[in-house]
Amino acid sequence: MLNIILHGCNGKMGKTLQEIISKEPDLNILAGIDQNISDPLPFKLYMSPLDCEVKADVVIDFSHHSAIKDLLEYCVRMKVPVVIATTALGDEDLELIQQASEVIPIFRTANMSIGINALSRMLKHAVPVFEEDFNVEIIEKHHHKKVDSPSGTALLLANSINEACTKKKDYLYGRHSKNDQCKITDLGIHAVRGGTIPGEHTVIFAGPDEVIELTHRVYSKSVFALGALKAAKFLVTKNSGLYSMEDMV
Ligand SMILES: NC(=O)c1ccc[n+]([C@@H]2O[C@H](COP(=O)([O-])OP(=O)(O)OC[C@H]3O[C@@H](n4cnc5c(N)ncnc54)[C@H](O)[C@@H]3O)[C@@H](O)[C@H]2O)c1
Ligand SMILES: O=C(O)C1=N[C@H](C(=O)O)CCC1
Repeated sequence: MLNIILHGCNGKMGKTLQEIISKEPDLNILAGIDQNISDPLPFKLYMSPLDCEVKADVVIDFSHHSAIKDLLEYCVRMKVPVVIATTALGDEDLELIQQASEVIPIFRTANMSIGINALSRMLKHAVPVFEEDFNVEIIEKHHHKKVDSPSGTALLLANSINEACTKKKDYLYGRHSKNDQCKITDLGIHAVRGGTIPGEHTVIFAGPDEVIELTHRVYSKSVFALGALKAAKFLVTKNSGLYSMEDMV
């Protein structure tokens, strides 16, 4: 039996995880953490990781970047591995994650799907072919309730491209008020919000008279929830360290 604490249990991803876990006999939600108190839940709810007195086998986090410091403090104090799916983490948050991973196992990715991991690998191979003559742009589309932009995944894909480039790219977040031609070193990142789109990312390589578009589309949030559960099972077998999809897939 894998005992899980859900951080952000009352959010959209937290609820998706609750539904999936309730149907899995070998998974149990020991407690939830959320600053948003909701209807009664079939497990104990804490408003902050700092209040949480129980220890699980693993914590799964889909919450908000502002919560990451307290979450890491709890996980390090309790020596609990943590799967971090929350996006919009700043440099300071990433440094805290790095430090905590010296004590506990941490899995972090901005996208829990297999497809984005595969796309990220494809991009690294594609860059040498396109780098000289093709402009690169990323368009991401998400539901109207998403609070951060651009998506963590768009940045993940941009970083995969940039790592493979000999001449590093400058990220442009939209082109509003930019009255200039597009440079070959520009990498435009554009966010679209609307409806219930669970997640879509398109990478465009646009060259002289030809265009390639690579699109990854998610049709349900359960893709991310199942990926996070897979990561949790993977993580509980590991020693301290920082792990990502590349370690698991
Ligand atoms: N890595 C992935 O594959 C992946 C997939 C989907 C979503 N996400 C990310 O996960 C996060 C959550 O997504 P969501 O759609 O569930 O959002 P949401 O807004 O529906 O849910 C977030 C939940 O976290 C809670 N929360 C916020 N601040 C908190 C705090 N300080 N302490 C405790 N709880 C707090 C909120 O009350 C809310 O219930 C976002 O950053 C999103 O980008 C990542
Ligand atoms: O729904 C969200 O919010 C998502 N966030 C992640 C991101 O920012 O990349 C992954 C896709 C869904």
